[in-house]
Amino acid sequence: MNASSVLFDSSDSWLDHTLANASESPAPTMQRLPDGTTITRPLVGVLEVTPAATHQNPNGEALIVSVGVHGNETAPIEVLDGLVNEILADDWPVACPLLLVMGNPPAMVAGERFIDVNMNRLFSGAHGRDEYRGLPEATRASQIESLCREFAHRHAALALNHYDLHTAIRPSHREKFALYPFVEGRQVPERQCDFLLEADVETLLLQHKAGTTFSSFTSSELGAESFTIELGKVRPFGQNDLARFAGIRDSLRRRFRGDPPPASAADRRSLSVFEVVHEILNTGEGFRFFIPDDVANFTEYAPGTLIWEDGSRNYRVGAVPEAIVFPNREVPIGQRVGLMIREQGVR
Ligand SMILES: O=C(O)CCC(=O)N[C@@H](CCC(=O)O)C(=O)O
Ligand SMILES: [Zn+2]
Repeated sequence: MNASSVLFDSSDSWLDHTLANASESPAPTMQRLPDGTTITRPLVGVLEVTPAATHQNPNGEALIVSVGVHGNETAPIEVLDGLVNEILADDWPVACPLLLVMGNPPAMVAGERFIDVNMNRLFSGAHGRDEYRGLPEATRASQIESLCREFAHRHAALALNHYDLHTAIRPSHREKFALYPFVEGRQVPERQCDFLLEADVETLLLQHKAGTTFSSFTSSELGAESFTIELGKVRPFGQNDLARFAGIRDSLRRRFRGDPPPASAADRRSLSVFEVVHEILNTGEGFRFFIPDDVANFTEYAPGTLIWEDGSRNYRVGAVPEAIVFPNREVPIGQRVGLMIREQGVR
């Protein structure tokens, strides 16, 4: 690695460089900022920021922030790129180690959710399954896992947190919501609830089993406090109203700087908590899904409503109303068609 090189041409941003080199493997490179912070680019679309040893890390944490695991979910990519511009311009010092990931650069260029296979089903080793062998998304998921493991190992003394930022395909009755991956026996820490509220995320959905998403990998295998965060609706690059994403931008900047939480972050607001009661899977031949294609996330269904059936099984809403999130019948056999959820209460 060449310590005197710069990460990208001065006219380029991290996003420009990632899009221009999406399917290339430019050599790893590193840049040192005037305050001693180093930024390395081990892979295209991945930056590791290491504050100078003399810097304080008052929150005692290391942060992974990922965007673009789905290539058409552009607003979080633009938000994180903006924060990286601020770091490179030396606008403020970084206090904690950061691993910043643009997940799927070729899909970002294509403006598609994915090219061959949904990358957010390939973590926790799923990238190694025979069916995915040789696919670029599987290779990329494996590389990202390795970088996360190394990052976690290097900063084992710090609290590891991961925020995987997305936008949703459909409208939502709750615009912003977070998913908390399932890990046996754990509870969401209060300070994470406060952070979500600080980021204008007022709804939390508790997963009921571990999966092969990026955030499930960092939770289950690296012991991170991780969340997938849905921040609004999918739009192409340049068509996002970034004012709607100010909450996540400002709260992440605050964490990167190592500032304390704002005193007012969580007061007067509460987090609505939902739990997953049923995961709808495409069971294959004969599978019929009765939720319309264009239904908004968090649309509620009355007890007894038939949600799906195949030749031998079906699912009806239980004794209290349930809502749907992520309805999508266009998924391969065995994959998630949607989640049925139920409100638990507020925190
Ligand atoms: O809007 C949709 O249908 C999908 C939005 C999206 O990409 N959601 C994530 C959620 C990941 C999780 O369950 O933690 C995904 O489906 O990968
Ligand atoms: Zn997504």
